[in-house]
Amino acid sequence: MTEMDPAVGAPVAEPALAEHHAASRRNPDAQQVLSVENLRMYFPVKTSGIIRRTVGHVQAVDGVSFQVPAGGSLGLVGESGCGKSTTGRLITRLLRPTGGRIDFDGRDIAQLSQRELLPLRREIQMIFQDPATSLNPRHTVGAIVGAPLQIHKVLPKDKIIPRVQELLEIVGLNPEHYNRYPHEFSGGQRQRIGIARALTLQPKLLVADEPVSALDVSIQAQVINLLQDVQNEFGIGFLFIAHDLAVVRHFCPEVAVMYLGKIVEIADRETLYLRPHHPYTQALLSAVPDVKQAAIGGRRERIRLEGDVPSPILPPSGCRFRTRCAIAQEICAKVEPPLLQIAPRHKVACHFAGELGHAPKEPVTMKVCGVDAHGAPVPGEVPDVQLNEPGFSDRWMDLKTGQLTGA
Ligand SMILES: Nc1ncnc2c1ncn2[C@@H]1O[C@H](COP(=O)(O)OP(=O)(O)OP(=O)(O)O)[C@@H](O)[C@H]1O
Repeated sequence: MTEMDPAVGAPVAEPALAEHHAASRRNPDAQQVLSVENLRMYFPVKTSGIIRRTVGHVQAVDGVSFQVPAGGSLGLVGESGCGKSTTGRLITRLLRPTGGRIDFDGRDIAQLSQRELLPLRREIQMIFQDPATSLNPRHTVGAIVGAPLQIHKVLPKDKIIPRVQELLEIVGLNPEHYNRYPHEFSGGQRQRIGIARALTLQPKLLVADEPVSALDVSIQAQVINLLQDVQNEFGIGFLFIAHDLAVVRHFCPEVAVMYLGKIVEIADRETLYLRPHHPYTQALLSAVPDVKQAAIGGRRERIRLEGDVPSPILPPSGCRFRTRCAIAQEICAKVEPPLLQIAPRHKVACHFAGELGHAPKEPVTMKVCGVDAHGAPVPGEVPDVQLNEPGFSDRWMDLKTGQLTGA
């Protein structure tokens, strides 16, 4: 019989993950450890030669807003090149953003200098995709995991190795192996070393950038289970970046979908996986294997996206997804759809937001954008509703009635 995942409300697609660990749930009382508002990163494009003139910008991240609860997790998914890693690097401040706010633990860290960031480096850590390249091959595991303790002078020298051994044990490695080198471990074990290193300074927030993409499917489940244990044990907030919706499903009670530098849909897991309202999310989901569909003899029909992701140097006008969208109309080229809240924990940026096969005939955004069905401006009152802001409001737009409603 197909196993049901109660938190997802649908059969699980990753049985190995559900074996010992229930899907993570949202704690409605949690404060936000991270609140990101209108985050932007434009990389300059320069001419070659001696005088390197800026001739354009790669709009890698363009007005992204979301929140991560303390001790909870948000998934960030999208195709390659949509700006997920850049978002992660901005939050960990490996990059300085072009604009926007990054409120970490109640303080905006977006423009802090390297010096000002030093104490914060302890609290925000990153796990990278490829453990083979993110660990220095010439350093022992003890040196790698213990380095942050030394740099931040957290412990006296003689206490470092015992602490490293403790960390190795937490991540399921033999504590006696602290003298070994990364190449002596398997891929999954190396990712465990990366996790131990990220845990060394007891961070409040971990940005996990495709932490299991380079691993075997069976090992992926083990590493995700370990991350879940670590989260429960230490109350760490996670921004979990992945290109695959199946990977974040178990770990993240809420998921944001990115396309070409923008969030196009963000929702709680049940809504996003069962009733996605953005054509891009619907297309991504159609590629996720679904146990129930397979069991009843069919699979969700695969939606093929036409063409390639456009260049982030010259993104399409209006809605960035419109060049690949099957339901795009005139308004989509003229007016950028705002990220509009349509349910207690559901936002979508689409003029024709609706369940698959039930897109509305008229744009749902006319009132909030102050335009007619063709995207031409209409003078009148624009409703006072949150657009593109982090988190969720207790007022949203009911798509059935077109009216503002609330909890
Ligand atoms: N340092 C940089 N200079 C210029 N452009 C960059 C730089 N870093 C990233 N980009 C561009 O920004 C866009 C977003 O890249 P990013 O790596 O954030 O995407 P991604 O969704 O994480 O993709 P992937 O999964 O392949 O890493 C891409 O078009 C990329 O080429």
